[in-house]
Amino acid sequence: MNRRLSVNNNDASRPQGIDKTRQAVEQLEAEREARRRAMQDRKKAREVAEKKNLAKGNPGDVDFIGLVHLWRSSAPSPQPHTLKGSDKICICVRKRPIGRKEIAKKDHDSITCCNPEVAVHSAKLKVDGITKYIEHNMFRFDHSFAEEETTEELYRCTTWPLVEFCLQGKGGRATCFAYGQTGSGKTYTMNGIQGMVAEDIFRVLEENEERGEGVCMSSNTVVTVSFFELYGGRCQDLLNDRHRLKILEDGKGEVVITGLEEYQASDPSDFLTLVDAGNRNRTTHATEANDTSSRSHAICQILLRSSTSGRLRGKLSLVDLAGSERGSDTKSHNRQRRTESSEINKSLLALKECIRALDSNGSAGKAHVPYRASKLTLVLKDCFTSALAKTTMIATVSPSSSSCDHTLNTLRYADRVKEKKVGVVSDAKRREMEVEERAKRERMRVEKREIRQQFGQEVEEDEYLPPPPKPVPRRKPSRDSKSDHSPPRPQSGGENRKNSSNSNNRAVSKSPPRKQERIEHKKSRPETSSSSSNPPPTSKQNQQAVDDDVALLHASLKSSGSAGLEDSDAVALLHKTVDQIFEEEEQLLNLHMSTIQESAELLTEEGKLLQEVQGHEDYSIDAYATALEKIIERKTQLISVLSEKLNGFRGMLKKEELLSQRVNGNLPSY
Ligand SMILES: Nc1ncnc2c1ncn2[C@@H]1O[C@H](COP(=O)(O)OP(=O)(O)OP(=O)(O)O)[C@@H](O)[C@H]1O
Repeated sequence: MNRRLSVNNNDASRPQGIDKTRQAVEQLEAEREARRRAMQDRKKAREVAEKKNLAKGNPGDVDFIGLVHLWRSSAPSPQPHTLKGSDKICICVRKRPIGRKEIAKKDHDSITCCNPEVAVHSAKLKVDGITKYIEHNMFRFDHSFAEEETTEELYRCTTWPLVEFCLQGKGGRATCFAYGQTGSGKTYTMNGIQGMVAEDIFRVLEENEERGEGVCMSSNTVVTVSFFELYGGRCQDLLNDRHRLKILEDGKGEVVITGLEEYQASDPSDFLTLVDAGNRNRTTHATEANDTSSRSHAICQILLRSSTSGRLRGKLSLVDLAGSERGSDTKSHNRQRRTESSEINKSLLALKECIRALDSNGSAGKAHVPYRASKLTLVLKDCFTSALAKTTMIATVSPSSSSCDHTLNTLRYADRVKEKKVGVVSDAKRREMEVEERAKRERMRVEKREIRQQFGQEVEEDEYLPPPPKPVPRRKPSRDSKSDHSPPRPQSGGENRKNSSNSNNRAVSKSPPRKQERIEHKKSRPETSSSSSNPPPTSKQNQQAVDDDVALLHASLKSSGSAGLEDSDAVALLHKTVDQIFEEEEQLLNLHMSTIQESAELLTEEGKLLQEVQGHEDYSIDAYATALEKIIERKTQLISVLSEKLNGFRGMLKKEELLSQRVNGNLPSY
């Protein structure tokens, strides 16, 4: 009975259970339907948004654009720009409007400027590979200028205070830099600024004249302009047919650019004619990022001088820096573009350190200004070391989403320029840094030794002692450098005969084996470094040193893959090599030129000799043979010196190639 009852009970509960299940299924279906409808609504909304974006000329990814809009809807509103006249350094950011090319590439605007802040919205995908999200990076500067703000607004807040400072007539040195990725708007901004500077300088001088005040800054002040560029280690006058200039430091430590022309401008139109001519003469090339990328640092100097004494009363330097590039952008570049980029990046690093040191001076004592670290900082030495110096840096950024990484690099660079004060490192931190540095040197020493031993090269103990800090060598005047590298001329008289017989001996005897040369070179190395009276290394020794370096580099890359050299060491070595290439290139060109000139002279001599022989019946065949022998000997000497130099140069190019591959993480396969 009981059993039956329980069966009945079960029977009674069955329809109830079915109902519940049915309800649950219906609920699920309703939810699925709601989701489907929501998805359709979202799809429709997405299509509508996409159409709207397209109508606004914005074909980029609709989801990312939506996420950026969402962020902007709750972003802080931009603050009005306020002048910070007393600051030694002003750092600001300018965002340019999105370009047609970027729109065609379906890029979207990924930068928001809400003065003084800037946000970079980097588009990302989650690990599932489909969920989109945005990473927002915020920066704060003295000013940030959105795309709709004009160059005039930017000028009023950033460059006008510099103009005013120079016009005080106290010898102030002011510098305005435009820094940023190629194609981000540096030249556009700088050109606008140049026009406004021209107007303002002459207007203020005229007003002072009318008011009869500011005796020193009125009609007795002349405005002169010089304009030069630094391109691939060369300094060229943009107002004088790109004439090559020498950068020298005189006995008082003043940097002098020899041969640089200064032109007087008597009104804004004169001034702009000069500046336009300079801008037209700049070195440009097509890069991956910009069809007409300025590959040089252009420095336009406006000097305010006393018309009577010529004394400098103020100097404003407007510097349009070459476009910054990352290592990965230079992967497909040829050697020239690569060495250019390396030189540019080196000078930008040096510039950052110099401005940082300028910022720290006055507050934390005198910080060391490493202005000798690049030609750019060397020519601007007084802008960093003068007690009356002011600097503005305008970091220009492109708004496109594909440039986000570049933009982050630019903003981080600008951020670090005015970061913590240099020189306020605690003692403990300094000690820690010293220990680290010592350990790093020791590691390199051991690694070098192991590699040399592995490749059967001799090891000299003192070679591995940490090198003493070297003073940066000063550039010699051109005459010196030319004479240094001209092939030695045979001397006259008995001396000459003696020399030539020596060289004859050398010519007949077999050249010593390579290994022997190497040992000789090594032995001579400590002597040359320890005694200043010893002759400098010959070009053969230099070449051997380069060959050794290349072999070492090969071995280092081969033995330990990418870990062979530390990143920072490889970059430092690359920068050093590029510097050497520029120096060597100039020496090679000079040597080639002098070889051609001397060869031409020898050819004339040879012609004369032949004429003499052919014109006289009673000529001395002995005299003819001796003279001809001398000419041939000299020709051989010229060619051998030139080809030695060329080989050394080639070795250096090879070294650069290997280092570039190493730095760009593009190791050669062995
Ligand atoms: N603020 C701006 N408003 C409108 N157009 C701009 C602005 N800034 C730059 N552009 C345009 O963007 C393009 C690239 O600018 P520009 O040549 O000044 O870049 P750059 O940073 O000097 O490049 P590079 O370093 O390669 O020489 C130009 O066509 C320029 O007219």
